[in-house]
Amino acid sequence: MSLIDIRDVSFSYTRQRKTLHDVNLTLEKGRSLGIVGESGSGKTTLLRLLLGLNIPTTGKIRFEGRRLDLGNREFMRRFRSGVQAVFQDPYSSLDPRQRVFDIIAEPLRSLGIKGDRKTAVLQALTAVGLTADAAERYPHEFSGGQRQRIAIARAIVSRPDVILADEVVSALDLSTRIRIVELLKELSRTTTFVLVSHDLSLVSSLCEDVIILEKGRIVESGKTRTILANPSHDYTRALLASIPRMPNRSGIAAS
Ligand SMILES: Nc1ncnc2c1ncn2[C@@H]1O[C@H](COP(=O)(O)OP(=O)(O)OP(=O)(O)O)[C@@H](O)[C@H]1O
Repeated sequence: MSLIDIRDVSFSYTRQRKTLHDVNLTLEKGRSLGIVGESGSGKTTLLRLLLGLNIPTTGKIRFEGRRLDLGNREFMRRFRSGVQAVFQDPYSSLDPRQRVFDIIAEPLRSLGIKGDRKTAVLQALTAVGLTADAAERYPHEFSGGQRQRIAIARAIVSRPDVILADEVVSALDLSTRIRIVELLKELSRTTTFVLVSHDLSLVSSLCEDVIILEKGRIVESGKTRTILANPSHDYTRALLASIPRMPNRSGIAAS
């Protein structure tokens, strides 16, 4: 069974204009999916639908075979424990008044997950490459890359099946960005990612599958390797041509 299934989904913010047109996609466990497209193509909107933050105007979204039903508490609890998110800006996504421990433990609290929270938080910190003493500090004491690690720790602490990641490295400098991509790659061995990005090179290093969005429509979809090797749509060719060259990874300082 697929983790998430989207059938014939359209979405409009206003009556005048459709933002997403007849989107179909399937997320399989263990096959991370990239959502690529230029600014304004509808990537974040699609992610918001996947998170249940917006409701499709038409069409259906299913999680583990069951229709996304915001009114069903038992289903939504399972959905929220199965799907977590990381956003672009590590400065605004962490509550400055909370200690890192409380930030990372928040999903455990809100989902009512019982057990040893301290151990779970420390394991999450270790998994993202931070030391235990980080738990007692506040977000302002950390760099942008470290803050993104904290946001990722919060997303993995409840051991979700899926992490939705929206432009998670685009606010970071290049060396930090490469470190975080390495971390995401490692985590993608055990967690399925939906990675929104305007950057095909990032998606190609992390995602088995990709969809290309143009003006709210999927214009190409399939295995990332196949699509990059043989793009069939002009828009994909243009995106590919615009990929910046990645620098050599050696000699990059830790973030
Ligand atoms: N709350 C909103 N109300 C009305 N229109 C919106 C709203 N949010 C987004 N839009 C419009 O929907 C379209 C898709 O926006 P969306 O943010 O999903 O694109 P995107 O591909 O994520 O862009 P970017 O890469 O710049 O973040 C855009 O035309 C945008 O102006």
